[in-house]
Amino acid sequence: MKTEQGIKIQLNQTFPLTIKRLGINGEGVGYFKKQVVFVPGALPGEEVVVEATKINPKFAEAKIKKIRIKSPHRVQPLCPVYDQCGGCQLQHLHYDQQLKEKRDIILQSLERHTKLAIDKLDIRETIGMEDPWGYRNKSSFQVGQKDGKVLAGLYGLNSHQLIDIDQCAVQHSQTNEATSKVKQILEELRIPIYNEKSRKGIIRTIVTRVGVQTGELQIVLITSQNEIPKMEIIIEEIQKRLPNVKSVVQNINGQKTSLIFGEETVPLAGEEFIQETLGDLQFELSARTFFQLNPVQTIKLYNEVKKAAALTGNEKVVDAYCGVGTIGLWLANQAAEIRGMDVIPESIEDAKKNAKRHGFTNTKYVPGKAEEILPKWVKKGWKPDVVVVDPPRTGLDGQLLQTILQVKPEKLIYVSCNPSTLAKDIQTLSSKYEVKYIQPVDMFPQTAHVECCALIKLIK
Ligand SMILES: C[S@@+](CC[C@H](N)C(=O)[O-])C[C@H]1O[C@@H](n2cnc3c(N)ncnc32)[C@H](O)[C@@H]1O
Repeated sequence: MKTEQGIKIQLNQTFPLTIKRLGINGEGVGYFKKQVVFVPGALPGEEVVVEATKINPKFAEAKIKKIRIKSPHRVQPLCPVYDQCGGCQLQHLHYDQQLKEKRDIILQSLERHTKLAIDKLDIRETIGMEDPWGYRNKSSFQVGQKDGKVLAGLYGLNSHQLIDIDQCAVQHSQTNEATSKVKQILEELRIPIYNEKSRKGIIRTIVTRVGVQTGELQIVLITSQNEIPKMEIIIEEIQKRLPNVKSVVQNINGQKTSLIFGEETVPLAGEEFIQETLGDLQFELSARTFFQLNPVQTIKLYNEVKKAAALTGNEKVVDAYCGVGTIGLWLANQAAEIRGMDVIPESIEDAKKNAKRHGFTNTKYVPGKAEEILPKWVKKGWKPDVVVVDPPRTGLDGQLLQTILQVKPEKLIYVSCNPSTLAKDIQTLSSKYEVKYIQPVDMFPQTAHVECCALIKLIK
């Protein structure tokens, strides 16, 4: 195949490669006669022999055939299904080096998507975890069936084969235990499992969430239809085998979709939510609401937001993409006013409750899109001094960026889970804003995900 540079790489061709860096998805990146080659599982500094598995117009993908020179940072992955499951991408890299590579991924993104002088930017060392395992407070495992056995796990890397995961190394032990026991119950009671192809069967996904500080557990059964056969027995067995369960909920998703949750949620037993504590704050979490997956690191991340905001008590602050209001409430006793918005109405209800239970009277939460709500507030004469944004991976909407450029708040604190969109948004803002520093915080050890808190200030 002829590429832009006129380089030919054939499918299945075998060739040697030096790995130069890690790509944004954790793959090794090398250059074969100037053509970019992505190699999952390869590490910077390694000399490998690879076989081309996919040819794209601008790059090739390849798999490792042989490692000729190993990285000194290569380690044995802990998880027995690491090679098959797509959940983690960096278990084979020593944790200290993972932290360095994550910082490097931010640098690469800024280099690619901005015109900034990268060497002059203050990109700080990644804040890591003391124990980078068992940190995830929530699991969403697809359910399947093979030879009468119920499976629950994730779809394999580049395949649609369900990998049965019993003890996920990055999941909190209570979520592992809960998934495994619910799976057992479904198997024993022969509850029909949903089949994606035939679109028959009922149980699609088991979602578990634990309040790491409170020990409270929520189980969500995602089903293709309203009726669940033997529902009372299922609930009884869940409560018997998992005494920490505070909430059992059903969510109905009859659509042919990759989205996990459907619109309708039905309480089955106990409360509709569980409680979780972060620092001095308590939160009620309902099934569909977003809550950071790594509570230990969330405290460090939110403290970074607090440090960057450096509030004096007089500022009007926007908590855009607020979820259940966590970041705003972290700042509320140092601000004149906090206003937050989120597209999930349940999150806004939870945010209001969370503000009320802590006695905050300087908060306001509105359901809807950040890009639509902020312009409305501004139109009514309300101008923020500090805007905190914590968008999904897609980054900030163009309309929100334009509003920020027009309204010119002094400070923008950008919490990002995607360095590419962060870099693109920084470039869009660069006519009026400058990056003071970027602080990476490792929210997802063993994976290639990179989270950071950027302090971006209005240029005077
Ligand atoms: C990364 S989460 C951050 C939540 C929260 N700041 C936290 O730390 O828990 C992103 C949130 O943005 C919300 N969201 C997605 N698109 C949105 C939009 N256009 N406007 C407002 N909220 C949005 C999602 O529902 C989700 O709660």
